[in-house]
Amino acid sequence: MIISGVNLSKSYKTVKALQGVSIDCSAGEILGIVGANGSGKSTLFKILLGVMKPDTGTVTINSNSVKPVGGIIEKPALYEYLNAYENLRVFASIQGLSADKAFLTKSLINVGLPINRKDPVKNFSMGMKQRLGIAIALLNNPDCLILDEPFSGLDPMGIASLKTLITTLAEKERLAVLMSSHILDELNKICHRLAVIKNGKVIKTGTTAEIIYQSTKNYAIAGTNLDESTILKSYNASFRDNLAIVKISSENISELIQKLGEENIKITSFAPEISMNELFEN
Ligand SMILES: Nc1ncnc2c1ncn2[C@@H]1O[C@H](COP(=O)(O)OP(=O)(O)OP(=O)(O)O)[C@@H](O)[C@H]1O
Repeated sequence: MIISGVNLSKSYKTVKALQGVSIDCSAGEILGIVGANGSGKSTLFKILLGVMKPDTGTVTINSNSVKPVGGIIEKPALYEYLNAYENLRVFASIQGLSADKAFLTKSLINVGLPINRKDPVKNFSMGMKQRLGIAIALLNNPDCLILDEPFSGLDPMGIASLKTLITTLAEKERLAVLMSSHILDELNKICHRLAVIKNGKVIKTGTTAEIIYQSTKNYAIAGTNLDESTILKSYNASFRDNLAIVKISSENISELIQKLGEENIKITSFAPEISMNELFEN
């Protein structure tokens, strides 16, 4: 285990932002924290990063690094009028790191930033700013990386390429990664485990597959001639945007796919439709 928080609570005057939250993350693992706005994600991350003290509870970090945890809370704090290289150099100096040009250039390359951009970061896209924020967070080789809503403001391509970077950091660098979003879909492909947080409490934890299973009632099927299927009619399927929507328990999925095959229906995808009500239901 790289990082664990046990029984963390925090109030801002009358607002109970966190109430007895326990969480942990291992090397190479990506833990997703999913919660609505105001559920306590940023407060939890500030405490894990050590920039805020909890009212109760403890954080334990197993790391010999001079900076055990690096991260971005809310959005990357950058010097907008400096370029990427200069930002990295300033933050390295703030963090007491004597970093030469080769090191800083490599840090930019590692997060997929172009090294020939000399213009201020105020011109950068949100995705590029996130990458630079990650490069800064990774200075001094932390063992844990915390990313608060890293996909907010990114387009689908930006989300996909940032996901690849985060996965690589967990797999290759063996970082313990904690990341948050209020959109489960942004977390479900890359997180090994999920914790669902509501009103400052973790209401569900499990593997991503378990949480998705618990939060799914309907499946969306794409394929050929779906509206001609007798078996889909017997499941009371509804149709939307060329998809058939069926309510089915997961154990019956393979049987349905087999029967659709017998009807010569070619299925191109069979995907869970996650219900927000189910997800945030205690
Ligand atoms: N400095 C503060 N003073 C007073 N209340 C605060 C402060 N920071 C956060 N809160 C409140 O604490 C609760 C949790 O906020 P927090 O920012 O941790 O949630 P969040 O899940 O990160 O939300 P978001 O997704 O909107 O960023 C909210 O009710 C919020 O209004």
